Amino acid sequence: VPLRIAPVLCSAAQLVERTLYVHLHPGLNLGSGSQPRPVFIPPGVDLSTLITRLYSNAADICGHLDIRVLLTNVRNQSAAGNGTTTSNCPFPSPQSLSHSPDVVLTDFPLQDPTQSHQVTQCLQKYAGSCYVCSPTLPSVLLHPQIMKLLEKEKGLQHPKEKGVPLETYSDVVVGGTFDRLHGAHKTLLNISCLLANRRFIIGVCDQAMLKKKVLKELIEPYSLRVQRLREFLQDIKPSLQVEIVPLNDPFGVSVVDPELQCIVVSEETRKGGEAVNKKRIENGLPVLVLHEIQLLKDAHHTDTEEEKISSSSLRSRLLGTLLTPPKDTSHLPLVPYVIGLTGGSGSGKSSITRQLEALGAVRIDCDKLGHEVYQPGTAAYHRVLEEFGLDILNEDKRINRRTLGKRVFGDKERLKALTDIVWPEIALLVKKAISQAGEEGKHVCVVDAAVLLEAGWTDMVHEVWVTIIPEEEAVSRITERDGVTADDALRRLHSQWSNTKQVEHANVVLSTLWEPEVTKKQVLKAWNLLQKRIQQKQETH
Ligand SMILES: CC(=O)SCCNC(=O)CCNC(=O)[C@H](O)C(C)(C)COP(=O)(O)OP(=O)(O)OC[C@H]1O[C@@H](n2cnc3c(N)ncnc32)[C@H](O)[C@@H]1OP(=O)(O)O
Repeated sequence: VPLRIAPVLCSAAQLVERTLYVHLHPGLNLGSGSQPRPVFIPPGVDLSTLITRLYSNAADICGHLDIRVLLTNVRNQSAAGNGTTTSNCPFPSPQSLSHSPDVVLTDFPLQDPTQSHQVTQCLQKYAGSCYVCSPTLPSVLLHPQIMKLLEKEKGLQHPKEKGVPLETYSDVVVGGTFDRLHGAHKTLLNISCLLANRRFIIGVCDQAMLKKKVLKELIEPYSLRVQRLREFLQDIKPSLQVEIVPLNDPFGVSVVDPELQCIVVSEETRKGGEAVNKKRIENGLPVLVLHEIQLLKDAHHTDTEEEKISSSSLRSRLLGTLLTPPKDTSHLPLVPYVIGLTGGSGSGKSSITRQLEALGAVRIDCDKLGHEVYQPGTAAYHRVLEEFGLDILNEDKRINRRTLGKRVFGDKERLKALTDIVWPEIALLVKKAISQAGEEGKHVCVVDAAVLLEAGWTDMVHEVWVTIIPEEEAVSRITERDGVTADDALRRLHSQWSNTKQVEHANVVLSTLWEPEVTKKQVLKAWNLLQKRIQQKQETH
């Protein structure tokens, strides 16, 4: 079977767009003339290896597919008698899957081509007896090249693990973030389901546990992660009692639940599992069996990413891509296409804008335009003086922005009083700059505006791009760059929307947290994808 996984996945991936359910039935014979029935298969060590290889191969070959290995027909013989189920048929009635199948595929090899009709008929019926699907479900025989592999397999020695039973447990626990459910998560979940006969508890990291995570703003909301887990587990082993609980410290229920027998860990989290057992002993509870699974390698990882398949690598790959489609901007002219670039103080907007400028965009610097509106003699100048008093003036009668900054940052009301005066003036200057760029035949403008979202300027732009860095990093950059204290920097940052809130409104997210080269790559990626979008938009227009 291991040899067959890659070609089967390859040929299946040519037909499947979204979800590929994998139902295992060793020795299924579709060509004997009699209708085969689903049978129970025992949870052996070889099955657990197979599942790991399947997800690992899938990550390399067809990473875009949502693979789910179904385990309804996998049952421990001893569990059969313990009252969980007494039927000898794994499917007393067809199981309903969260994505109803459109086609059933098999790697059953034809002995001769005339068998084809009978085999596909048999397969259709077989699928219908296991899962709820259309009575006219198309059935397809995969890849004839598998025959060659079968020949090769005949010459292979049986692996040592063949037939070795897997120790199973009534109650199993795992913990994790489970952000953007990927192959490594699914391996962990599938193997945990193989090991668990009755109850499966999953601790899912909640806010307190996410603080230190890379690009935590891009982590899916807790409710979505839980919903994805539930759907996956309901598909792969509906008989299990699944309990999903928030994890707000590294231990959660694992150190207090007396019924638990086993915790599933990876090489990386083994130490965490040992710490759980230490706590359990302290709490007078029996220790858990640590079942360690292999970490899947990420064949596509870059130099700056981890070798294992990881959610943080997946998150960093999202940077520069379109996360949410732009909203309707039919009130704006198509050219120039306007990007509103925003992000907290110190998050690197200027360096990103400079790179976009080098790629051909026109830069509209709102901080600079903002300073223009304070010029003596302007309407805004007089209104600001009326509002804040003459003691914000320098000797030369110019407004001292530093002094004004100290008055407004950290005081919501005063800041609002200021921005109510200056934002409309700055907005006029921005609009003027955009139309001037259009007249000059420029295609893309970048409006670099620190508080674009707070000002509600999204109607002025086609897309919102947000740049984020962790708060500690922002504070260190601001104090170094602007010579202000850490408290002043924090006050300024807290006058702006949080990264998370900004990301919620972003079409594209960028981060300048790493080396300049990494940012450069991100910006180039974002720019190239943007060009494609603009082209598509112009074509459909
Ligand atoms: C909608 C927009 O984004 S327009 C551009 C931002 N400008 C405004 O909102 C106008 C109100 N602000 C101001 O006039 C000035 O910032 C002042 C007078 C308060 C301070 O002036 P200066 O000391 O010269 O500081 P400067 O204008 O360079 O801004 C310093 C930081 O404050 C932040 N900042 C500016 N305005 C605001 C604001 N309204 N709310 C929160 N933070 C702000 C900026 O992010 C900037 O940091 P960054 O360059 O790392 O992004």
